[in-house]
Amino acid sequence: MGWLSEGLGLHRDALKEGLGGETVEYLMKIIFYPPCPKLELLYGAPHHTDLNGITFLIADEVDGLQAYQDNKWVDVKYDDSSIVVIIADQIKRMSNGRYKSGEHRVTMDTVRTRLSWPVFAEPNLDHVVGPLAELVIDDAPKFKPYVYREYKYLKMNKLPID
Ligand SMILES: O=C(O)CCC(=O)C(=O)O
Ligand SMILES: [Fe+2]
Repeated sequence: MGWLSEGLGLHRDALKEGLGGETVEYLMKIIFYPPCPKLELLYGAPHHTDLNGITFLIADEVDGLQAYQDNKWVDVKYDDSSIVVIIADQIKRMSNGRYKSGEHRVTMDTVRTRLSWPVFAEPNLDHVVGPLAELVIDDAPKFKPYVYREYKYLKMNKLPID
């Protein structure tokens, strides 16, 4: 997040502070995708952006994660020395849209089980996240600030956000 903050011309801690500093919570999920013989029937995870701040993901060697890039879905290839980093909604909002949140989905495998271990860095539920003050001096804010609890509720229930 330090590099991402510097990429916005801000000090290294700007995005972490915007996300709530030491109150940021790290939620690890362990996701089990059983084999699916009929791939056309379902996705392991339909296309989405993550609602938190930033996601760090480790998965096993069964591919499945795809990122939407240049108007097409691209496989995120397994690499045993890499962690996948996904910019999520709250970084998009804090950056006033200068960073996008990465659209992704998960396809199933017809014969193999897949496991993944994403860690979601997310604001505390009572923390308010919105465009960082330094980024809306010259530019109009593109997003309204939300208490994270409310943002999460709206997104999880597919209700209008902006
Ligand atoms: O299992 C994966 O590779 C990604 C899971 C995911 O996108 C999510 O839980 O938000
Ligand atoms: Fe995701």
